[in-house]
Amino acid sequence: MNKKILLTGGGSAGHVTVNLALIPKLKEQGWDISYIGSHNGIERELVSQVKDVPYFPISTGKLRRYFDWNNFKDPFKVIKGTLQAYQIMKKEKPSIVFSKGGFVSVPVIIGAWLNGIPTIIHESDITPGLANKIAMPFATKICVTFPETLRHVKEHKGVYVGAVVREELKKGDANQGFEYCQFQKGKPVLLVMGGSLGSKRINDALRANLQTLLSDFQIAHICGKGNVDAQFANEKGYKQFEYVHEELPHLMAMADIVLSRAGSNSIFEFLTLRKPMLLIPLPKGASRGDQILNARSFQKSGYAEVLLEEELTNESLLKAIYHLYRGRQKYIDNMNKSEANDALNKLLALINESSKK
Ligand SMILES: CC(=O)N[C@H]1[C@@H](OP(=O)(O)OP(=O)(O)OC[C@H]2O[C@@H](n3ccc(=O)[nH]c3=O)[C@H](O)[C@@H]2O)O[C@H](CO)[C@@H](O)[C@@H]1O
Repeated sequence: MNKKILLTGGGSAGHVTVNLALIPKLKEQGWDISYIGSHNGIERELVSQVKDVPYFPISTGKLRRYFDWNNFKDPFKVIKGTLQAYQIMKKEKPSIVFSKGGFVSVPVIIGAWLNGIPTIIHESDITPGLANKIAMPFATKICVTFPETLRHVKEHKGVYVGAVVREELKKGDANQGFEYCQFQKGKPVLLVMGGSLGSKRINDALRANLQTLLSDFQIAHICGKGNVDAQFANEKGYKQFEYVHEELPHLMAMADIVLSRAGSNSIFEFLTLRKPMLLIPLPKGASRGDQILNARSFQKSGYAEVLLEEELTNESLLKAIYHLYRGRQKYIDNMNKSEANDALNKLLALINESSKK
């Protein structure tokens, strides 16, 4: 009989793509895989495209750091979700649960703990997210992307594995990117990615500079669900996408430089592909400030330039993009010196070691 693993994680793609990287490798090793996510989160859409991974939706509540009337209702949804997750796992009997975080993962980790099933959590950011913080006492092992995160984790649980990058992203073909976007070869390409959900601030500042930028660059712009602006639909050299699935490796391969939020998965993907980055991290009020730490760490290593949102104006954006492009080789040289990391195989080894025999 095959070994069984249950995956969880969701809310934004950053809490799903590591699972997507693991799935083909787990299949190769003969694991049966199932997934617990929310009813309407992006994880459902992304996992539905993967063959042979049954998806079990559960009730979830959002864990907010601010006042909202839903804060009174959501704990009940989390309790309901925990009972559902508990029942699913009692029936499915996985030998291990792997969680990529996000609020849907909390009931799953607690449900696994109640069933006596070992669990591994993966934290992408320098400081742990709220969901992972709540789940950590119930987890068997906690894997981290940045070595400095081990400080926030109980010593016997913490394991440094590094960033897990999907294999298919390394197989992009620039020619297919040019074709997909109908761009011409020979003119530099700027890829803009405002995180998996898009960023209105980045979209607006970019579009305000569009005419100037288009004289020097072609721009592939991932702007987030509902954020494509029809006004620019016929602009030559400018292509907008709400979200990109299997074409993303080709768009990344085609890009000379990147303008992006500083979500951990995205920036490690750009590092792997040696793409000079201008990072505009999600500011503190809108998050716990984790992206600022991610971005500063990449800036310190010489892989990226950082423009804080407080400093973002139409002029500062333009200046920073040209500065990045002119100095692009310097960032590539620094990225070439970065240590290769086999996070995916380390994670697989840990899953095999920690699972119930
Ligand atoms: C608003 C929010 O909560 N942001 C968090 C979220 O970001 P977010 O969900 O944006 O996460 P990341 O930038 O880490 O990862 C996004 C993932 O989506 C993929 N992708 C993106 C766009 C697209 O069109 N196609 C596609 O496949 C990227 O390749 C990447 O693998 O999780 C990150 C990892 O915990 C955190 O660092 C961020 O602070």
